[in-house]
Amino acid sequence: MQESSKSDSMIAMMNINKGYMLGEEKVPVLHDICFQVEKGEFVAILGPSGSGKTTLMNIIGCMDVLDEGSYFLDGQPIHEMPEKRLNDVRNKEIGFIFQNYQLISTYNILQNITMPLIVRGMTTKEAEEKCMDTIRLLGLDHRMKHKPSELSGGQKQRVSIARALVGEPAVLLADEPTGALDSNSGKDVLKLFKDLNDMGHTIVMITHDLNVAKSAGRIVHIVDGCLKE
Ligand SMILES: Nc1ncnc2c1ncn2[C@@H]1O[C@H](COP(=O)(O)OP(=O)(O)OP(=O)(O)O)[C@@H](O)[C@H]1O
Repeated sequence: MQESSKSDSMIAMMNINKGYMLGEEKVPVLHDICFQVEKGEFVAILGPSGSGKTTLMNIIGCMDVLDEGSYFLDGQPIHEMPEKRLNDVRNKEIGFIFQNYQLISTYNILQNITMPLIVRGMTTKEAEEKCMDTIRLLGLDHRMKHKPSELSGGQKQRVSIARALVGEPAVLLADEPTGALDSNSGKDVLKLFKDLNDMGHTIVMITHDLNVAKSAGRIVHIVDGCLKE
């Protein structure tokens, strides 16, 4: 990979290796992964159970560190960063969307969506103002005072997408985002990803389901820790 493509790409991973210690021995999980995502792309990482999807997602999302290789996120050398800088990058540059939504059950919808901005130091009023466009975009304006338990699965996932978007991350990173949804709600969420991608958002989605992966602009396959286009 050339130096220029490293900095122009949103994600540029070269020869990533990662393993886990099992007793005294390291068991390799990711093998020489090279993965590139351009700004504004929507890419699905498709693979069966145990293929290394979560391990790769944790590295992309700066939740875990690689053993060998290089990783540039929006031109920043993640592989060289100390833990504290990694926390900053994770909080600012990655918008996480999980299969089980990970909403705070005691907070209402508005509090869940504003939470990342308040953690960054905004006042409640500033955060609420900043979130309003996203809340309207996702059709959640009539639900702001509801608790997560009062919403359907599809609505909960929209809240988690809104929460991911308000921090204006470089990448939306979705882990099996339709895994807990019925097929119609799943289709709605995938259509929403498509719309967000059309607006310019860069999206990486992890899934084991080919039909889900087909919504992305590009599919890469992960098999036994190796990546194939
Ligand atoms: N913390 C860990 N310690 C040891 N081995 C691990 C750890 N996390 C994952 N593994 C192993 O690494 C391999 C890949 O796991 P990973 O969770 O990345 O796969 P996956 O594709 O996300 O699977 P699934 O779809 O079932 O979640 C598996 O063999 C798993 O047992």
